[in-house]
Amino acid sequence: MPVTDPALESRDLPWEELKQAATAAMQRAYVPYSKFPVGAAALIDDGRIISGCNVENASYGLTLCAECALVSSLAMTGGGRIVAFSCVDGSGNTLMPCGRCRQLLYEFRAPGMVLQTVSGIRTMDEVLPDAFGPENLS
Ligand SMILES: O=c1ccn([C@H]2C[C@H](O)[C@@H](CO)O2)c(=O)[nH]1
Ligand SMILES: [Zn+2]
Repeated sequence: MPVTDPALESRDLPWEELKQAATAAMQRAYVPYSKFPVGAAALIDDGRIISGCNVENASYGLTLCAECALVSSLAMTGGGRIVAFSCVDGSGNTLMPCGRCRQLLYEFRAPGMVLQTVSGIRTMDEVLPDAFGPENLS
């Protein structure tokens, strides 16, 4: 049973704008090997929207997910915390970030961060329960 609070669905977040930003990023994807473009977009706690696309490599395992580009861009543009996140594939379908990317996003979460997923809006804690984080290093 989903543990998401239904109130999350009605939170005033710019999901359509995020999807548009993710779609624009997806169109920049470099995916000659998988031919599976991905675009990711995040609302930052200062109101900006940051995005990223996946970038593959002839050494397949070196592929950078769209979320890698997104968090890199976040750091490069002054940092901040992610309030809401959305990710799309080449068909415009909402995509679940892979496990590694959930960890990448967790590092930069704002309190109460939410993600658009195939099964609705979920909190970071729902998609990565009992996460390892910076606090575990102390
Ligand atoms: O969360 C994810 C999952 C996959 N991909 C990319 C990596 C690869 O280029 C393609 C197929 O796995 O999708 C992402 O960008 N983000
Ligand atoms: Zn990933």
